[in-house]
Amino acid sequence: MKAGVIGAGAWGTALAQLLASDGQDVALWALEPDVIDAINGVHENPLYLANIPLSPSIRATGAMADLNACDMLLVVSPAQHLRSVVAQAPAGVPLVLCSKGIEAGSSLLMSEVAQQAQPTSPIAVLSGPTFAHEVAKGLPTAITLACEDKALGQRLAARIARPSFRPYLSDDVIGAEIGGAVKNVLAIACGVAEGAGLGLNARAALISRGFAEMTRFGLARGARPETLGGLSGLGDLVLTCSSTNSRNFSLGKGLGEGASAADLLSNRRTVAEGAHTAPVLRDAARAAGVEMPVVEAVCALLTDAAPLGQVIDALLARPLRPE
Ligand SMILES: NC(=O)C1=CN([C@@H]2O[C@H](COP(=O)(O)OP(=O)(O)OC[C@H]3O[C@@H](n4cnc5c(N)ncnc54)[C@H](O)[C@@H]3O)[C@@H](O)[C@H]2O)C=CC1
Ligand SMILES: O=C(CO)COP(=O)(O)O
Repeated sequence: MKAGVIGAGAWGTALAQLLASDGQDVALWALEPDVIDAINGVHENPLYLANIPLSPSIRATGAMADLNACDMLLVVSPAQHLRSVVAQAPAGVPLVLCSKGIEAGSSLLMSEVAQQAQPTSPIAVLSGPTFAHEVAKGLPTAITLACEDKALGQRLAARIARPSFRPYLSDDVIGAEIGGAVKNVLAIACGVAEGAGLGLNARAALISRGFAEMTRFGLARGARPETLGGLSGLGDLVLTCSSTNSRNFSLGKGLGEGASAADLLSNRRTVAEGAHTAPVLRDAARAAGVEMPVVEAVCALLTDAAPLGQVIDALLARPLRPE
């Protein structure tokens, strides 16, 4: 049976390349006709994953019906579009959700959105420290595959694993999703520290205190601590907070250098999920009575609500407290 991938951005294309690396056929649904033409014609995706030669066994399509014969569908659209693409997908096929975010308006995690959009489809989540370019090049990578149905999780892990791509199994779907969603917001904060020249001590403080925020929020939503401390939580937090290869970190770096959020966010083709997740996460945390001061600070910067110096001063002036 063929694997299907929904979404041909950087990550969807890299996952299609990973699945095709043993020669199997992969159907890749793409939104943009020029992406479909480039993948089928010259086996490249210059728009989203430049300079990576793609396997000829990847077949791009703009018709969801071409995924009808697939036994597994990896969903890799931006989080805010997941509901609409999943609603168009074939029903009853296991969905492996690879998007990282929380839906605006509903405050739902991706598994909750997918369940509403395709109630008969079994759901798993694939999330961890995985820059798309590195996976597409076959560099060693480990990732969490979370599925409440353990037998299905094992089947999916076997289907997705490759010699240098190791899924680790979990049944904590909510925990895996919260790690991926929250780390994007914290990566913006670390980018700000880089752009403003605050130093590496500040970055380490943001990662540690950010992880405390992720843990508080995750536990309030029923996540397990070991998931938050694993690949999909701490692992992805460390990766994304450490490199300008991250779109979220780069967005933060621009803010730290003094650019306005409105300018940085206008006209971008690639997605910086943290910018969409931040206000939804802040509101969900406030509603749950969970303190997330770093997330609050990122929200202030994203709306140009306060000057950078003032936001940093407010974080540093918080009352001293036990760790
Ligand atoms: N790039 C990476 O290294 C990784 C990305 N992810 C996650 O994967 C998800 C997708 O990100 P990327 O592949 O990086 O995207 P991207 O930023 O490379 O490309 C943007 C994507 O958005 C799609 N898009 C734009 N408008 C749309 C619409 N109206 N309906 C449906 N799709 C639309 C485009 O077709 C394209 O696939 C995100 O949630 C991201 O957090 C997860 C792990 C790694
Ligand atoms: O999720 C990612 C790596 O695991 C990619 O991060 P960015 O979306 O910030 O580029």
